[in-house]
Amino acid sequence: MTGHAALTLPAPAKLNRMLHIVGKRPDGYHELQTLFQFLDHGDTLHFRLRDDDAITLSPQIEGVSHADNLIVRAAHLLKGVVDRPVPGVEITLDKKLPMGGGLGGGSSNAATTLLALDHLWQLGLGTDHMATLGLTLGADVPVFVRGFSAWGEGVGERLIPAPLKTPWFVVVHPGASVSTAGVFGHPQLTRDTPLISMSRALQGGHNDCEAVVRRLEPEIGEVIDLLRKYGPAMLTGTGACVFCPFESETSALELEREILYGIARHAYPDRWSVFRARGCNISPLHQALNKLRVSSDTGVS
Ligand SMILES: C[C@@](CO)(OP(=O)(O)O)[C@H](O)COP(=O)(O)OP(=O)(O)OC[C@H]1O[C@@H](n2ccc(N)nc2=O)[C@H](O)[C@@H]1O
Ligand SMILES: Nc1ncnc2c1ncn2[C@@H]1O[C@H](COP(=O)(O)OP(=O)(O)O)[C@@H](O)[C@H]1O
Repeated sequence: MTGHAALTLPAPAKLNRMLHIVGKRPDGYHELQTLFQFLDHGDTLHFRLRDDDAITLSPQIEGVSHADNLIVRAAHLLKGVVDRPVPGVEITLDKKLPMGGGLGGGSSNAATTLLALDHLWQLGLGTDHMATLGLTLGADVPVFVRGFSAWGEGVGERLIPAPLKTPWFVVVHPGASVSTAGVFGHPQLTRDTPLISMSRALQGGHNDCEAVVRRLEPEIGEVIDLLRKYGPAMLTGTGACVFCPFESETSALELEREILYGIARHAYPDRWSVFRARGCNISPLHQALNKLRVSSDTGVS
């Protein structure tokens, strides 16, 4: 019964493996050069078509109104470009990603909603169209719509596939939060890092937001310093999360356990949280959608 077709899809996290700020546009947005990579860790969204035309979301996110939620905004945005009536949808969010953590959770939720409803409403809009629509919701939405690890330029909307290594990561959220607008609006932000090529960036880069984030939230700097004892740790996006890459899951697990142990015996603040995840060059969302296409082509589910 199409009226109750349902779909469950992941909304993964992203990391900015480096983030250079190379200029400022007349509209105030900053021009970036960044390497985006996905993690096999994130939120999960469940979609079920309804008999009426309502778009519902549960549970609500504390501090974000229904209308402002990027999931609801993405659903309405898509509905607005369709020239025929579409059924409503009941959406359930299983939130794992910290908000405002630089992991792109909100943008990822929006991208998953666009792709899920394109599928359930049988729109066939195409990736380019959905990436363009997604950019109106947030600078990070296009990379989640496209679903490949990428070298991003502009505000992150000019994307080309980037062949990144796929290490394991330990990701620490220090509890503190920093606003993206606050970092980009900071007078001391470096905005003139020279342009580099993707191949140069693949050999290593830095995050231009780090100095300002350290000033705004010194505790985030403490987490960066702590993780740098174990590897080339870096801030993702405008923070607050800090990640450290490892070649093996075992090494990542050791550090994850050490931090969990430190939190348990109050060596580190109990507002910190930590997880480990594997980097992936094809987004878990796209891996799931590809499986869905294969099973509907072959009749295997
Ligand atoms: C910096 C990045 C890097 O991946 O990550 P996050 O730390 O936010 O995850 C993103 O580009 C963030 O994208 P997103 O979180 O979607 O930002 P938006 O909501 O579009 O922008 C929030 C505000 O930040 C400022 N902003 C954002 C992006 C940018 N390239 N230049 C800016 O100056 C603008 O003032 C904007 O109003
Ligand atoms: N579905 C959503 N999930 C997370 N944040 C959302 C969502 N909808 C709106 N937001 C807003 O977007 C902001 C940025 O969230 P998020 O994408 O998680 O962080 P970041 O941009 O730092 O990676 C949040 O602080 C919140 O106010």
